[in-house]
Amino acid sequence: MPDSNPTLLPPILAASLTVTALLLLLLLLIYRKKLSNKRTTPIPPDLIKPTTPTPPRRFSYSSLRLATSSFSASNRVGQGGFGSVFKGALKSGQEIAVKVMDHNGSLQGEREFHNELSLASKLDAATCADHVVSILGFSSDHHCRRRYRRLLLVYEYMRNGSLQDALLDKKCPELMDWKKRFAIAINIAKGIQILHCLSPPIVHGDIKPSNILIDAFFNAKLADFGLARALTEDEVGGTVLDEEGTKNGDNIDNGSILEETESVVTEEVALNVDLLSAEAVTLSPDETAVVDAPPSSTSECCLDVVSVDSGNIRRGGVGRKKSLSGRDWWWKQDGGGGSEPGRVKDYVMEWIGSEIKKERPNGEWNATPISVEGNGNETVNVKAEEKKHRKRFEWWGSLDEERIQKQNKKNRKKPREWWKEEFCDELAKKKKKREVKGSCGGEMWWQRDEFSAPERKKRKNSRGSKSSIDFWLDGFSGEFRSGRRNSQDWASGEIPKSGGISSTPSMRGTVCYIAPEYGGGGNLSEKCDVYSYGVLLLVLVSGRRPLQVTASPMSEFERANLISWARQLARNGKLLDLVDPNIQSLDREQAMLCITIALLCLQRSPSMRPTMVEIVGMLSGEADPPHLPFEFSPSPPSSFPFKTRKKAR
Ligand SMILES: Nc1ncnc2c1ncn2[C@@H]1O[C@H](COP(=O)(O)OP(=O)(O)OP(=O)(O)O)[C@@H](O)[C@H]1O
Repeated sequence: MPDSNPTLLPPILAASLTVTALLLLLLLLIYRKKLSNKRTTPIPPDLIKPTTPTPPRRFSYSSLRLATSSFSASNRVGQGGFGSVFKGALKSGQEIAVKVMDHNGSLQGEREFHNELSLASKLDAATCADHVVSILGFSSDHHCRRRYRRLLLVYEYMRNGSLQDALLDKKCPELMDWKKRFAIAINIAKGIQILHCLSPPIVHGDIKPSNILIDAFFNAKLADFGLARALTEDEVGGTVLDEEGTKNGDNIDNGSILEETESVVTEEVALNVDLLSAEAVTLSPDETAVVDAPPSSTSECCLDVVSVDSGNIRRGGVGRKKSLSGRDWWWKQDGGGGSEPGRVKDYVMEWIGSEIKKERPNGEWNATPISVEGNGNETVNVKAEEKKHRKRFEWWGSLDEERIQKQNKKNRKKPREWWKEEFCDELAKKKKKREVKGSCGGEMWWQRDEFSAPERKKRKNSRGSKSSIDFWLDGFSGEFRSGRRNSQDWASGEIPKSGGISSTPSMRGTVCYIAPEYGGGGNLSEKCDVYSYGVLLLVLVSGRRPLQVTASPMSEFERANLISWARQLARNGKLLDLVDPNIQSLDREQAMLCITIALLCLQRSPSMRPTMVEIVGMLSGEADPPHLPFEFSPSPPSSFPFKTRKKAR
């Protein structure tokens, strides 16, 4: 081997050193450039893709306080059922929303907190980030002075707030563009579809506009998983989706209709009063459910029951002055818009009164004798008392409160107690009767869809059996039930939830949006979300709340209940009347598609409702356009001339 030339060694060494130094210099320059870039031009928060660590990151309370400027009022962006939501920014510059759970140690609040967290760790950020608001972290430090923990949830910040705010309250001009609304409808459907296709499927359980948040680019995402639940294997059985997304193992239901002798409303009331009595049991003696006055018919009771579910069962004593009185939530739901609640109320009250009188000409209320404990521990025969004073008690609208008080005092009973108990008894009987009927027919009341054509004809001829009140309240079966306190939504048609009252996890959802079978005590399934999505679609297309009274004319009153109005329009072949008149660049075909899908989702029988996979297919044009459910087909049956939207595959 030749000896290496010693004269070549120094230049080779020098050259390699120079190359190494140059490389190091280059690396240093690149690093510095990156660093300076970071300092001078911060990346817009919207472009920072939130990553969802699993499990979500733990924040200290003090760091979140710092991020939100001590939870300052100017940073408060919303109020939910369990506390306020504040805007904040992390040190990295990322904008966040911090939900401060105002749970005061309540079980329901804690349950929702843990529920959200545990579900967040089940959601894969990669698949869900575009359709579900990401949970970035949480804080659960001990409160320094109290016994409970401070529970805070940290989310990605959604610039345009909730769909409720943007569409119904602020009426964002962007949402007056049909394209945006349709895109939002698809976004939401895809979000729910993703949840339903997880293994195990997750049911959101509270789909409504205030739980849909909108980002800076008007993309809609699902939020608030406080009531969501992963289905167990047994629960999935009913609606397993195969690869095509079609139903598999779903009970075939031809939508047969049982002979109906009682109105849907009567049945709803029965269930809700059962709930009321169940809840009342859990209240301590001085925690009284406020129910305004003795009802003399099921229809009026319905309003009272609503009021109970709407947050008027309060802790800490009686007195209706502080909160909205029993029936008043309903009238205050649409405070804005120049409506005149007083006049509307009078008008509707008068009308309901006349309907009730029509139904029960003698003001008869078939009560059964029952005995109840009075204040003095003696037993009072309510039937006898009621009989004695019946003449004085016309229907509740004309009750003389003073007289009732006097009478109650005389009977040494709790104020306004006797009628309630008698009423509950009456309804319990009705419920029993219904159960027997249900078990014979093999179908629950809530499964009955709209009547078949011959059935409708039969009922048309015997109108007397179903009053216009029934018609008007149609579509709200089981919906007067909820599991949580509500947000500021007195004015939204969404009934406040009774947080802290019920600790039953099965009681969940929001009035008007909850599926009737679930509100009626049935099982939670993906189809509950489908129902709620149907209501939401109607709200999106019409740009109004599901329950809204804005003016006194009868025509307005008929439209107050969005669901029954949509059904009525479908029967008359006038579906497009439902569309928000403020919408610009309306695509009539897409609007018809949305309403048709909504009506399919709103079928009472869960198995008749489409799956979310099918809905996404229809909305995106991948699947054939749907037909209206048979019962809504105007006669002669005609469907909207959809151009075939099915894409060539
Ligand atoms: N990530 C977020 N980004 C921006 N705003 C938000 C965010 N989360 C919530 N908000 C705002 O705070 C409001 C309250 O939200 P929250 O989820 O606490 O209650 P909610 O869903 O309206 O009511 P409830 O708790 O009764 O279901 C929302 O309506 C929205 O305006």
